[in-house]
Amino acid sequence: MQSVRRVAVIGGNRIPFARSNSRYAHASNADMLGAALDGLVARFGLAGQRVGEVVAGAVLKHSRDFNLTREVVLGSRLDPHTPAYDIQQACGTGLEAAILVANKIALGQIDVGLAGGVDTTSDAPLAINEDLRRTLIQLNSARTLGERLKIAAKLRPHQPFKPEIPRNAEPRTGLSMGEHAARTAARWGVDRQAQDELALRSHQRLAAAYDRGFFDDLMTPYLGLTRDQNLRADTTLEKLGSLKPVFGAKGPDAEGATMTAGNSSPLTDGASTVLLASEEWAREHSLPVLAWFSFNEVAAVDFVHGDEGLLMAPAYAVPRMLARAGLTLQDFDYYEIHEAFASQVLATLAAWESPEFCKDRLGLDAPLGPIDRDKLNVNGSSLAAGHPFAATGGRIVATLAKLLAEKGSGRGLISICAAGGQGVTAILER
Ligand SMILES: CC(=O)CC(=O)SCCNC(=O)CCNC(=O)[C@H](O)C(C)(C)COP(=O)(O)OP(=O)(O)OC[C@H]1O[C@@H](n2cnc3c(N)ncnc32)[C@H](O)[C@@H]1OP(=O)(O)O
Repeated sequence: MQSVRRVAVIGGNRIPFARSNSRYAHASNADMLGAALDGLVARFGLAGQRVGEVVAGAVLKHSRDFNLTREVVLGSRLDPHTPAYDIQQACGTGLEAAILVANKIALGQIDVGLAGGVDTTSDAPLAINEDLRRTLIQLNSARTLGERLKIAAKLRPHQPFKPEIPRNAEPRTGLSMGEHAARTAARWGVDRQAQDELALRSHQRLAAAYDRGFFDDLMTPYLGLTRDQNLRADTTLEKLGSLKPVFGAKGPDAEGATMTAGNSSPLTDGASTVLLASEEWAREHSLPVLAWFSFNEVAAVDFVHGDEGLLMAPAYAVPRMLARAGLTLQDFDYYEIHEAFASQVLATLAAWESPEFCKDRLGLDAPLGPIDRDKLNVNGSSLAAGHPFAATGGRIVATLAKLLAEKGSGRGLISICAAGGQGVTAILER
């Protein structure tokens, strides 16, 4: 029987997040993850050390990157004997990477590990149309000039050479994340004012956290940025209220469209990492523990054949996790609910307050009930910081762990919705 050990969050490091096609336009995933990792290695004196495992990933990855995380480790100051691999769980990637590392530490398979994530929509991989791609592959493997000419003859001038630009859309529905979220917002009657207020709070709180130096030991400046570029400390409800709806604004959803560039997370470039370890490893290395990684849970919803919203899976994962942990939704000092869209946060909270949803969908006798909104995303979240998909989990784990360390005790809930109808959730404690 393997032992289950406590898993410590020792710290985190990320680079400031940049708006897409802006400051990091020429940086690759490897560059950015490398910068975040290098900062973590330097901060915790890991240079030359063989770490148990490094797990990270990117939602958008070039085929040339193969095992991106291993490449980044080989380019870092970690001992090259450190194993490393990529995972991909859409926007849940960063948190799922931390869960994988935490589980291995808990089981005693490794003593210390790094988790992370990176994404860039500025350097997204392009595909070419299927016929052309296959013809070019055949051409590349042709052995004789005759074979090459025969295959090349298949290349017709009218064959479309236009690249296929990756869309932020669900393959099975063709709808973008925003369009899906707009349907969920309409289903839950989430109004524009509430979304804009949530967005405003996100900016105000992130700005306040920067001003009090909260991120000083969680961040390494990169390419001239010292703060998240999307942060608008001076935004107002009036400015937010003046923005035109961008999702659900056409077709049958046109009426009552509420989602704007201000209350949707922006397309973003960035990377984050966290350091997890066993209690013994932390003690041996004289490193203080910020918080303990305790429960985690994933869920998936059938948004294709069923009528559930694409990004509603956390609404199912969290109650399952609470049941295992013997906790109620109110037993938390902090709630970190990823702000993919303001409407998505509000729809999830509405579902937990709904007697019908909790009875019919979750099989509960009573609703989970409301949370204290003052405890929600207290240092801002993705609306203000931005959302480089796979990097969001690491940002949230490090932020929550430090919040708990500052408080000295308590419990925090992490909830991240992901494309593909999935949700990744976890609890940190101190
Ligand atoms: C993927 C998963 O697994 C799960 C998930 O997380 S789902 C979420 C995934 N992420 C997304 O889907 C990204 C969604 N976001 C987008 O596609 C784009 O950001 C968007 C279409 C919403 C907006 O794009 P855009 O039009 O290029 O934005 P941008 O130019 O920055 O802003 C438009 C205007 O709003 C203004 N604005 C934006 N935010 C503002 C704010 N907080 N305050 C005031 N003004 C603001 C800008 O200044 C700009 O004004 P001007 O036109 O006068 O310059």
